[in-house]
Amino acid sequence: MICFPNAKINIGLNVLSRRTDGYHNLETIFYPIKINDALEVIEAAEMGFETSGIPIPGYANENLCLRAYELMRKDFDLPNIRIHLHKNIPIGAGLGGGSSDAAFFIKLINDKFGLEIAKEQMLGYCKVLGADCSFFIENRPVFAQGIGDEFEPLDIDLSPYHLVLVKPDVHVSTGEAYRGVKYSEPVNPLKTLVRLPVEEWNCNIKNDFEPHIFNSHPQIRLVKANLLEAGALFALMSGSGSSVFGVFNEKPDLSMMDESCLVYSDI
Ligand SMILES: C[C@@](CO)(OP(=O)(O)O)[C@H](O)COP(=O)(O)OP(=O)(O)OC[C@H]1O[C@@H](n2ccc(N)nc2=O)[C@H](O)[C@@H]1O
Ligand SMILES: Nc1ncnc2c1ncn2[C@@H]1O[C@H](COP(=O)(O)OP(=O)(O)O)[C@@H](O)[C@H]1O
Repeated sequence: MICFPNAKINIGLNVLSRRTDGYHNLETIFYPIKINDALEVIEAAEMGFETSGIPIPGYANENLCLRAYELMRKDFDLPNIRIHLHKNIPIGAGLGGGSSDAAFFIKLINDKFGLEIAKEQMLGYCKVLGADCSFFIENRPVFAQGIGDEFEPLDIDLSPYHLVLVKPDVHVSTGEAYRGVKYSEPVNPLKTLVRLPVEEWNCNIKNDFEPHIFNSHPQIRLVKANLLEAGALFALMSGSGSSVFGVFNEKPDLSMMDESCLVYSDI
């Protein structure tokens, strides 16, 4: 059985406070986009995990899919499987690719073996695997709070626009992003600001990771400037970076982008 885990972008991200468990409370909007991995599972005599596409840093046995299977095997009598993950979602890009693979893997195992797991139990597995993993279970636009795992559905549709994503040749780890962040309560809640016309988002919707990540990685600041110069109504770094998305009225000319950047159109 095969599925196609997709990436997300964050339309705004306010880091509100640091918690005693080391995590941060935030408010953000998660929005699914059309950049996908491919994830296939077959029954096998022995456990196996192989990948293709973009190389994944770290040990294969720490991959979130395998960690998800270990969790599920504590609750269900599951056979050995062979997993193939074709990685296409850029890594360390603020696109939540690893979390998406894990959430889609849980849904895939549920379907493949007819486990009929309740949504709450799936969300329970996700919480162990990563703060933004839960989002990918329902995988629809949401306003998120807490550590990024408490959701309210949000009626927002960017499909009338051209959505472009640019990934410079920079890897930002989520830990690095949170370590340098300056947090504060925003004057206006994101939930209110997102109701403004897209043309007014630039002056109002921010990502609290941008200032210090732009200082350490000026190439990312340049990508955002290039998107705005190309006519973006709104441009913002996604999550912890390094990718930046732009919302355009028309398909833009992005020939000024440095050739080391990956450009994804109509996502
Ligand atoms: C920043 C965001 C924004 O959507 O995503 P990315 O842009 O990386 O995809 C998320 O908050 C990332 O979520 P996720 O990538 O699942 O984070 P985790 O693996 O749970 O945590 C990695 C590390 O980030 C920090 N962390 C994460 C979430 C949070 N609300 N507060 C934190 O301080 C912690 O130091 C933690 O050890
Ligand atoms: N299936 C997976 N895909 C990508 N990264 C994974 C996966 N499983 C574990 N990881 C680890 O998670 C880290 C963060 O990857 P990813 O979720 O793609 O980035 P981001 O936090 O920027 O959204 C990687 O550096 C890698 O070590």
